[in-house]
Amino acid sequence: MALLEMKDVTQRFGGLIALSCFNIRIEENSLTGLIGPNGAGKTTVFNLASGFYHASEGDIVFDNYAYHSKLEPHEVTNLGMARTFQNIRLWSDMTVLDNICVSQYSRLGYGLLDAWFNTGRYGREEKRVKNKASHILEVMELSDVANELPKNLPYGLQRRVELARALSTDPKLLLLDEPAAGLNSSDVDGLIKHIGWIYDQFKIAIWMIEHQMKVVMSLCQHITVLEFGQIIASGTPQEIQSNPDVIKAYLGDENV
Ligand SMILES: Nc1ncnc2c1ncn2[C@@H]1O[C@H](COP(=O)(O)OP(=O)(O)OP(=O)(O)O)[C@@H](O)[C@H]1O
Repeated sequence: MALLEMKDVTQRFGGLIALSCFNIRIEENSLTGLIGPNGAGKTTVFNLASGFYHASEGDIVFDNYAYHSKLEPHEVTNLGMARTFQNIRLWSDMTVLDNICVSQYSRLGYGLLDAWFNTGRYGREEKRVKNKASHILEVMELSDVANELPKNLPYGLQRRVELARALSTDPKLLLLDEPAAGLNSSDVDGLIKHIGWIYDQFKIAIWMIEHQMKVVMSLCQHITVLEFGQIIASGTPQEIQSNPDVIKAYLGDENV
């Protein structure tokens, strides 16, 4: 049973068909890529999977739960899916540590009364949140900037904080929408390393949209290629790199 399955999913915006009969299975603890030219429908796929859009047609099943177009983004997060966006969306006036802690509050095991009366349960849960945040910051090599405000950090570090924050919701599946966008080449190398660490340490599934082929080809086990809302190829990095349709539509000769 796949962790996420999208079956014959179509998305229309008025007369525009942004996605047509899209099918995919994302397995547990896998690293998958979604690539294609601008406007191909990639972010639409993520918006559908994460509840930001409700599909015009088709089925989406995540962790045995069928959406039937009813779920909102916070409900999908509670099911165990987290995502990052093309544009960084951090709480820039809260410290890095607080960004990570606050994201865990959807999964807290205490209520308002526990907090008011400072119960044992409240203390234990708060400790768990702090310990988990420290572990994530350590894995992401962010411990040194835990008390900084994200807005004061270089862009590459802000991207990394965003990844750390997404991880803090305990996802089974992490969707990364162009994680390398705007990064310089040394930050890209760091990103590849950190995504690899996340995959190894947290044993989760990662599905990424990315234009930088170095990131996709070095990390992903399986890649799907979209063009004009339709899948034109699907396979291993080697198969995708040598697929004539993909080369023509997207990669060009220099990436081969
Ligand atoms: N909310 C919306 N309303 C109307 N059209 C939309 C909406 N969201 C996406 N589209 C259209 O759907 C098509 C696919 O867009 P999408 O953002 O999914 O492409 P993409 O492959 O992610 O592109 P990029 O690589 O540039 O981010 C585009 O033509 C886009 O203009």
